[in-house]
Amino acid sequence: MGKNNAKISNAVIKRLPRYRRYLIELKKKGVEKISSKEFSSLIGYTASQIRQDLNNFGGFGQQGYGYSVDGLYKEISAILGLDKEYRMVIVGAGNLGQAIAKYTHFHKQGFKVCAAFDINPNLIGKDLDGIEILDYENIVEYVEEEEIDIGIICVNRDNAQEVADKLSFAGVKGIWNFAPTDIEVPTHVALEVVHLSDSLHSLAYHMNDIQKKEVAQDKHREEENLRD
Ligand SMILES: NC(=O)c1ccc[n+]([C@@H]2O[C@H](COP(=O)([O-])OP(=O)(O)OC[C@H]3O[C@@H](n4cnc5c(N)ncnc54)[C@H](O)[C@@H]3O)[C@@H](O)[C@H]2O)c1
Repeated sequence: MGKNNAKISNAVIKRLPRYRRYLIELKKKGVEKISSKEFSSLIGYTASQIRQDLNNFGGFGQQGYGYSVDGLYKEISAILGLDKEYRMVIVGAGNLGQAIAKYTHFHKQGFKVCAAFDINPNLIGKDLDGIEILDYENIVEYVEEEEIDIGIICVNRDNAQEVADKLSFAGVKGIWNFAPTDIEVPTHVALEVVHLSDSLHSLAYHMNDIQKKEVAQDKHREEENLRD
């Protein structure tokens, strides 16, 4: 595994979960092997892109055989670190924090939410489908004692850096930040940022782009009709 992980581009890392999702579907259908060409028609990347991506990690394919679906699934899972369980806390148990706490799918994927934390006394002590909301005052001790790996930041933007500092100090290895602000973390802590609105803005762009092209096509057709 991972012959050269340090040099793997973020673009490749971002494609791996997609490969893995398709491999899960193939496994469900009982498919045992797949060529890069077949994988390409399924997933939409070119066969050479797939070979290049997977070569980053040492290949896994066999000439004339293709890829073992189960083997590739296990390798990609291991590369992504999905072959173990992660313990997480949510900080900020408002709308978003509660939605994440109640979303059971993460646990099925090995990401267990152990507790949520908040400063609001009206929320502290409440139970979110088996996940307790605890007092933010006690977060450092909890993270240390419960060996928490990941902190999920769901507080308002002004408090996000302070929360990130505390989580890093307490010993988390990764921070998943939902607050709409840039935060800084020490080099030993991994940071992943989620902006749902970026995705929505991208959708708006593509919708308008399609519309503009349709208008241009209509205009072109009208001009041609006038010429005939
Ligand atoms: N990234 C995204 O795509 C996305 C989507 C939705 C919301 N958000 C962001 O997520 C955050 C939460 O949104 P929301 O709608 O759940 O807000 P909310 O006001 O419902 O919840 C925020 C919670 O954080 C708590 N809080 C504030 N400071 C805290 C601290 N220092 N420690 C512990 N708890 C603290 C508050 O008491 C509150 O319960 C906001 O920053 C929002 O902008 C991001």
